[in-house]
Amino acid sequence: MTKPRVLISDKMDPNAAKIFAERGCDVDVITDKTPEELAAIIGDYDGLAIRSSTKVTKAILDAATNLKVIGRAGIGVDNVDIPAASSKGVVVMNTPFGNSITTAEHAIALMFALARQLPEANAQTQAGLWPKNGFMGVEVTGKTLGLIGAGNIGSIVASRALGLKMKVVAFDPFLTAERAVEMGVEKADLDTLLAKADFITLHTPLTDQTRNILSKENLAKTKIGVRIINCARGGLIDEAALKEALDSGHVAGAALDVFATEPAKESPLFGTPNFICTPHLGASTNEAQVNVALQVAEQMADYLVNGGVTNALNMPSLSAEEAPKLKPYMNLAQKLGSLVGQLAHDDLDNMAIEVEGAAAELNIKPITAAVLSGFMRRFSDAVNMVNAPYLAKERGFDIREVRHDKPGAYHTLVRVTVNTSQGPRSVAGTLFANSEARLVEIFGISLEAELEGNMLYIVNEDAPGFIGRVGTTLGEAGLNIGTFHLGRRSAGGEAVLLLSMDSEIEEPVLWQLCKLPGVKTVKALKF
Ligand SMILES: NC(=O)C1=CN([C@@H]2O[C@H](COP(=O)(O)OP(=O)(O)OC[C@H]3O[C@@H](n4cnc5c(N)ncnc54)[C@H](O)[C@@H]3O)[C@@H](O)[C@H]2O)C=CC1
Ligand SMILES: O=C(O)C(=O)COP(=O)(O)O
Repeated sequence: MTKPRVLISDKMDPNAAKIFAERGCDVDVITDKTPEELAAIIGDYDGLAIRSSTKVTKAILDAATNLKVIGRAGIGVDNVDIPAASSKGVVVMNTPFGNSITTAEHAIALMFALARQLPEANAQTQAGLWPKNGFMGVEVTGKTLGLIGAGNIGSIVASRALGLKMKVVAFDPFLTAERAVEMGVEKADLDTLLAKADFITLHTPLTDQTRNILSKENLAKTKIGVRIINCARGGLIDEAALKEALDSGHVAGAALDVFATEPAKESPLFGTPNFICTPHLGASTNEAQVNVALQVAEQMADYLVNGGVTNALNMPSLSAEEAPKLKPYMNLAQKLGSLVGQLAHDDLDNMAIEVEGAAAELNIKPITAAVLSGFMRRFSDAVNMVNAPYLAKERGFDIREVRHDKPGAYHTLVRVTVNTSQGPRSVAGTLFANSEARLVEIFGISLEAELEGNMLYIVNEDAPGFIGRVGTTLGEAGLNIGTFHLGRRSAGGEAVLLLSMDSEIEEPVLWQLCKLPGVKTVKALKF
C-alpha cells in the first residue's frame, strides 16, 4: 500500500510532522504559499493540516483531487469551505479542546491589560516619561463580566472570572439553566447582558447569527464605560462602530485579538486611545501548540491509515476500535443502499434505516452514512460516506434511524426501507461469520444472495418452465450465470430471481428477457 501523503501548510509545532511519519504517512511542510501556489501542489496530497492562515476555498478543493481529510490544528474552521469539502467527500476535523485554556487565559490577560492600560503604561514608561499620574485603572473584583458564548472557552473564562471575584452574566442560546447553575453564572438574554456588563468578552464562532453581534445598535445598549474583549473571531464586532464608541468614550476600552480581515496590517482602530490588540495570538502558547499539533496529526493519520474518525465536523465520529467492527457493516449497508438506489423508480424523498441484533449495539451514524453513500450513487459516482448525508440533506431527504432492541431471526440485521408510490419497499441484509455481507430479504421476499459484481434482477409470476427460459435466453447470448438465487412470495405468486453474472448484460438481452411470459421487471445491477 502506498503511504498517504500529508501537507502541513501552516506553521505548526514539529510534533505534528513527527507523528505523521511515525503513523505511516509521508509528510511535507510547505508554508506561506499563495492560494495559486497551494492549488498547484495540493493535488498530490491525501491530507492537509492547517491552522488559520491557509484558506481552504472551493478553488483549492477543486484542485485537491486526492484529498481525503483536512485537519485544523485548532478550533475555528471558518477558513475552510466546509460545504465544498463535504460535497467533495473530504472530512474536515479540528481539535476542539487543545487550545481552549490558552485562549481563555489570553482573554483574561486582555481584560487586565484593559483594566490597567498596561500596554500604554509600559510604552510611556519605557519612553522615559514615568507617567505615574496618567493611568488610573479599575478593579475587576465585584465587576460584572458579560460572556457572549458559554462553550468550551467561554466556560473556562467564566471559571477564571469567578475566581477573580467577578459576577458573570452569560448569553448563549444553547446554555441550559442547569449548566448555567453548574458554571455559577447568570443566564441572560443579550439585551440584559449588554445593560449589566462592565466587561464583555466574546466566545462564539462566527456564524450568520453571530456576525456583528456587537453591532452599532448593540454597542449603544452597553453601559457607558464598558470594556470589550474579543478573542474569538473578527466579524463579531462592527469595527467602525467600535471606533466611534471608543472615540466618544461610551466604550472605555477594547482589546481585540482577532479582526474581520486578517492579517490586519491596517485598521481605523489602530492608534485609538484605550484600544489594544494582538495579532491573533489567542492560541499561541507552547502548551496549546503542542496539544493541537499532536492531536491533529493523530486524528488525521488515524483516518488515513485506519479509517478512524475523531472530531470531524462533517462526518459521524468513529473510533479506531469501532472502525474494524463497523467496516463489514458499512460494506453491507453500502450494498443495501446501492440495491435500493438501483431498483428505485421514484423520486424518493425518505428512508428508514433499521438495525437489530448485534448491529443495534453499534454506532448507527456510520451505517446510515454508508447506506446513503450506496443509495446516492444513483446520482453521482463521486459520492462517499462524507458527502452522502450532506447531499441527502441538500435534496431534502428525510432519514429515520431505528434501533430494535428485540432480537430478530438473524443475529444481526440492517434493513433499509423507502416509501414509494406503491407503498413501503424494504431490503435487508446480515453478516455471515460477522464479516460477509448477505442480502436476506428483498421487498418482503426471503432470498439469500451476495451482492457482488454484475447481477441480474428479475421479477416474474411464478410459473413452471420460467427458470429454464431465462437460462436459455442468457445462454444463447453467451452469458454465463455465476450464482442463482430465487425467492417467492407464495407458490404461483410473485417471484424474484437474482443472478450473479460473469459479465455485463447488454440492453438487447434485457429486452429479450422482458418479453418472456410472466416477466414484470428486468434490471441489470452492478455492485
Ligand atoms: N483567538 C484565537 O486564537 C482563538 C479563537 N478561538 C475561537 O473562539 C471561539 C469559541 O471557541 P469554543 O469556546 O471552543 O467554541 P464552542 O463551540 O465550545 O463554544 C461556542 C459557544 O458559542 C455559542 N453560540 C453559538 N451561537 C451563538 C449566538 N448566536 N449567541 C451566543 N452564543 C452562541 C454556542 O452555543 C457555544 O456554546 C471560536 O470562534 C474559535 O474559533 C478558539 C481558539 C483560539
Ligand atoms: O483555534 C482557533 O480557532 C484559532 O483561532 C487559533 O488560530 P491559530 O491556530 O493560532 O491560527
